[in-house]
Amino acid sequence: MSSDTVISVRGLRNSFGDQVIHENLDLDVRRGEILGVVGGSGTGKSVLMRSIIGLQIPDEGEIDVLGENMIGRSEDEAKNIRRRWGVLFQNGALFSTLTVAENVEVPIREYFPFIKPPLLDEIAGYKIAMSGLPANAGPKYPSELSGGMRKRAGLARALALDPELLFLDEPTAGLDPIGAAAFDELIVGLKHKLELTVFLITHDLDTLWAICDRVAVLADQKVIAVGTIEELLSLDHPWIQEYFNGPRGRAAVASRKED
Ligand SMILES: Nc1ncnc2c1ncn2[C@@H]1O[C@H](COP(=O)(O)OP(=O)(O)OP(=O)(O)O)[C@@H](O)[C@H]1O
Repeated sequence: MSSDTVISVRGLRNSFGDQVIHENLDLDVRRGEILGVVGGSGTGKSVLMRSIIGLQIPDEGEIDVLGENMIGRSEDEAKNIRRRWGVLFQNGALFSTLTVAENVEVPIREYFPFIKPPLLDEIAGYKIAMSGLPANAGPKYPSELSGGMRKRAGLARALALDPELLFLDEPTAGLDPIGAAAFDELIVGLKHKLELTVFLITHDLDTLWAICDRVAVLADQKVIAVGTIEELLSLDHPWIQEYFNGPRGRAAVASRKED
């Protein structure tokens, strides 16, 4: 694995009963890039992310993240590797009985139990601000936030341990176009400031064009192509052509030209 590769997946196989999701799937994610992951519904984008972060044990394959082999590690070893990344799950996955600040503090308390208030609150406040939330969001409960604010709260928690790598599962799903564009900008800004590598599952064509350095396409149980959108457009695959050159794909291009 080259030092520029932060995630390397080789020969991945995942199945649930008779249903094979991935077969012989390979993927590399390069340091410092935002890699978009696209594919039809049910092609296994989330299962791929869950395999990489160790929440899904594959039938076969090798997965290296940040130079560490992820398969067959003890719980203690896995925990040490896990602290080097942050994850924003599709629904935000916030604890509903905790405030935003308390949610952000959960991973900090887990890994650094000696950090006590007021330093703990100060760190949480800093992460909340970084995620573009107003300071008064800290004491609020998730149910008191808009969808966009909940995503930002989830992002603040994902950033809690100063990750090197960020996993985002459909972060702009359910946001209006202005909210989605603002979230995209936030991700790019954080990527530059924090020198992050980002693994981003999305259906959002605007997001793909606006912020992704490369895009990986999942189909037929594997990654069928990886490249810039321009590179993908030159491929003669029906799903890729329909996705990027269909009406929605063309609308995304047209709206970029208006900007
Ligand atoms: N824990 C599980 N048990 C059984 N089947 C599962 C499980 N998790 C996922 N699947 C199945 O695996 C397939 C891939 O699911 P996954 O959520 O990864 O798709 P996806 O590409 O992320 O889809 P979407 O774009 O709709 O979110 C689906 O058919 C799903 O039903």
